[in-house]
Order: sequence, then C-alpha cells, then structure tokens
Amino acid sequence: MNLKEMVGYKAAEFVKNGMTVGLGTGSTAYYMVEALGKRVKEEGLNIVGVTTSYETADHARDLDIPLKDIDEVEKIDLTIDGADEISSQYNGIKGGGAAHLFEKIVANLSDRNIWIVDETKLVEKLGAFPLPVEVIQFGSGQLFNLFKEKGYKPTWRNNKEGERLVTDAGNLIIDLNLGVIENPHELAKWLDSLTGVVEHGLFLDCVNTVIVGTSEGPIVEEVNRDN
Ligand SMILES: O=C[C@H](O)[C@H](O)[C@H](O)COP(=O)(O)O
Repeated sequence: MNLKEMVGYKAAEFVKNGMTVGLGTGSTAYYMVEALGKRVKEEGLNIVGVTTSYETADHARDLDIPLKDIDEVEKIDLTIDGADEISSQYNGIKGGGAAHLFEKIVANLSDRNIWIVDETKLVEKLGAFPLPVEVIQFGSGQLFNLFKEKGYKPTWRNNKEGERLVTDAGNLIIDLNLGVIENPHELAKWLDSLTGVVEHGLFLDCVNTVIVGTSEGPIVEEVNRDN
C-alpha cells in the first residue's frame, strides 16, 4: 500500500452513516473515494457525497456513491481532501490539480475538514509549491503582468496538450512561484482584493485534522487553534 492509499483508506474510517461528505480531488483523495465506494458496496454505508470537481464526480458515480449538488445540501458534515503543502501552522496550499475553487466552496460549508497527505508535503513555511491563482479569462494578461511586476514569477498553467488549462468553472490558472510565503494572511487578503481573481490556493485556518502517511503508518494530527 502506498502512502496516498494508506491515508485515503484511513480517512474513510472517519465517515459515518448518514453523513453528507465532501469528496476532494487529486491523486490522494482518489483513494479515499475508492475506500468509500467499497464501504458503500460492502457495508451498505449510507452517505451523500458532494464533489469538488467533475473528475471526482465521475469517479464517485462509477462507484455508485450517491451524490448531491452543492446547492441541494444544507451543510456538509465532513470533507476529506488532499493538499499540496501544509505548514507548521496547519495552513495549506491547494490547487495543484486546479480544483481549489470548488474545493474551497465545499470546505467553507463543512463542519470538519480532514486533509490527507504523505509526509513529503509537510513544510515549515508555505511557498515552495507554486501558488495557484484562478482568474477569469478577460484581463488575465493584465493580472499576469501585475504578478510579474511584484516579483511573483507567474507562469500560466497548461494542460497535457500544452494549451492553457481551463478549470471546471471555465477560468485560467496563474501559478505564483514565491519560494517562501512569509505572511500568508497578508498575501491572501491582497489576492482577494484583486478584480478578476476568482480564488487562490491559500487555505488558511481551515483544516481540523491532518492525516499524514509515513513509512511507520498513518499519523492523525488534530489541529488545536487555541494554542
Ligand atoms: O486541485 C487539486 C487539489 O487541491 C488537490 O487536493 C491537491 O493538489 C493535492 O493533490 P494530490 O493528492 O494529487 O497531490
């Protein structure tokens, strides 16, 4: 069992009968969806999934996990998702798979958020992983230039065919190559203020539980924000 599979299956144990569950996106969340599909099939686990991408929706449908649209649910009990980086303050960068807009909408509606990662994604400070910024197409070149002037070393996100990637919401992604983000809250505030930016991949003060895959087995870390 690889580390992604290990944490995906571990996280699925947190799902109980009757829950509405946010289903994350990516190669780690993939295994959590697999594990839930198995529990639905073998144990008759009764859940409703809310997906964070068309890719995850297709996967969940293939496994006969009942789904609802985000606008059909009042709230989400638990969301399980991957992350690209998690800092020592338990803030994260997400969006390596271009799904962070839907993921943040789902996360914000959730009573509890669990992130599943392998140990290589734990960092002291965020920023080595390029920060995804989803922007509307109109005027996106102007935003790109602004990021360049700021020294944020922007790059366009391309798809496998080498063309600009278009997100599930029909937008583009500019990745910011920042190195180290000293003040993620300040950066998030600035990005939030820019017209044309739909959402960025900084997920701050959001996660409640982190499950880390290590060669010794999965480690469950509960996040206490009072410390
Ligand atoms: O946009 C994608 C999501 O934020 C993913 O959860 C994140 O990129 C981690 O993906 P993976 O588990 O494939 O490394």
